[in-house]
Amino acid sequence: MLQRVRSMVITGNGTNCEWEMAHACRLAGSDEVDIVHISELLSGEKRLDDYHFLNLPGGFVDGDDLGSAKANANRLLHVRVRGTEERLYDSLLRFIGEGKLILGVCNGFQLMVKLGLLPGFDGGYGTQTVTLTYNDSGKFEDRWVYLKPDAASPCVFTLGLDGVYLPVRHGEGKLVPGDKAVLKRLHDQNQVVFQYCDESFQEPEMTYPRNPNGSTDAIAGICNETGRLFGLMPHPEAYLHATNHPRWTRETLPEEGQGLQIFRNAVTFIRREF
Ligand SMILES: NC(=O)CC[C@H](N)C(=O)O
Repeated sequence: MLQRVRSMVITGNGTNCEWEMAHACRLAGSDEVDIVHISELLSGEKRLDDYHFLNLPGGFVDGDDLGSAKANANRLLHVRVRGTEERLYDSLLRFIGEGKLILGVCNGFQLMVKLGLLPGFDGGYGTQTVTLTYNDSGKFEDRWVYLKPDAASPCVFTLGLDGVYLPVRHGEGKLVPGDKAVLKRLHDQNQVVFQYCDESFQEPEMTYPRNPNGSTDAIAGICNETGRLFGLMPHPEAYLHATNHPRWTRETLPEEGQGLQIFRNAVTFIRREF
């Protein structure tokens, strides 16, 4: 039983959800939560090895140049940590190899996909097999969506969750698999964690605006085969308290927002496993 769960939220170059993500980690019971600038990682001042839970927040890193998160993926893949031969990507692989958890939200999800960390079939990280691209609407979508979790998914973050209601805010959220075999495998292995759905959380929803971006098979979030890496377009850190809900003055809601359970599941899992 781990005494001190340590979480890192990476910031810099245009992230904008790091404070909410850090707040979520604290509310979820993480004993230490650090917002770390990517340059502190590249300079070697901070090390991923010292943490258990990595959070990749949303934002507009590098101004979405080359497509969301693409330039940042190249930074992680190719820039060496000062004074070493190691890339941040190498420390990420070690982190994953140790069974630690990574949560990527929106821009963070785009980063995981473009780094080839998700879906990561057969642990083959580094090969990109799906992408997140421009919304079918041709514009930035800022709205709340209904999400249906797959109860059979190995995802450790969504354990015990039923339907959830969370906001999206993105221009490039349409998930497109590289080919049909990739899509089939995602479904067969229950790596499709969340699908956009109707208000009763029953049926996946293919049409706009319930499916805000035209995502293939209404896919909103996926995990890797171990369920320890999870990425999603909606923002769980943006619904931590009833007052985050768009209708909180008109509806009676539980005080806790539905997004918090995702972080609590992560912290609980780490405390038990390490
Ligand atoms: N909120 C976000 O993280 C947005 C991600 C990205 N900048 C997009 O527009 O798709």
